[in-house]
Amino acid sequence: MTGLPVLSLNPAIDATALAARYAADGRVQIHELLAPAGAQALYELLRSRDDWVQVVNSGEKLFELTRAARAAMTAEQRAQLDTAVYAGARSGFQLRYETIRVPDDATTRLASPDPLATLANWLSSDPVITLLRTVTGTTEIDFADAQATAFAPGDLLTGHDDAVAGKRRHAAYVLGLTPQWRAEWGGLLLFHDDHEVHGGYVPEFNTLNLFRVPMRHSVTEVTRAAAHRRYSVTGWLRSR
Ligand SMILES: O=C(O)CCC(=O)C(=O)O
Ligand SMILES: [Fe+2]
Repeated sequence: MTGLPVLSLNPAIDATALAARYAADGRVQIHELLAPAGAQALYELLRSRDDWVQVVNSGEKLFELTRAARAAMTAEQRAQLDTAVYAGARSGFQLRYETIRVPDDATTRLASPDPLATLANWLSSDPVITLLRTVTGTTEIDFADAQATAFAPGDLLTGHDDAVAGKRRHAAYVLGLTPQWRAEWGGLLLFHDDHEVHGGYVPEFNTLNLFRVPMRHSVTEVTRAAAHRRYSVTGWLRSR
């Protein structure tokens, strides 16, 4: 598995200013989180992985499709899946994207050779965890859970607020790892209710989006104009 260079936090980040913004809005962006070599290596890692699993729900049920399973699908089966996804997105909760999961358990994660586990450990230790506690004003944060995600054309995640009983999530984060993106390609992280869009973020390379749980948001469908997939590492800042 490709290794990562030593990950380091950008020393120029102004935690006080970010904390003021988060306190006011419940969300903030931290630009250039990592020293550039680390961010670039993470992007190359995500591009090179072949263990992506597509997750897609049908109502309350979650299904997982490996790359091999999708390659074996007929055109008709693909069309049926698309129809089901768009029917689900019409009025209910719907998701479809690819993921590579990282274990939550600290011991398992420390022993893992997966560079994504290394990133999750880095986010969960100093100096990063202290920065995230300061920005969110939440001293109870113990660790960051993590998964890599990739949204291809047709992938989406409809409105939800991330609150799950027992998970002890204080804030959500999304570390953007797509080098270049246009708002017109979709894949926008929007904060909204049924009437108004309060704001949103265009995917940006090496930018960490941080927002309070619960807060309603969605990821708009990635269009066919997207030149590549929308890569991120995402998760929640949690108490044990
Ligand atoms: O990828 C994003 O921008 C947000 C992901 C998200 O909302 C989630 O995984 O719950
Ligand atoms: Fe979410």
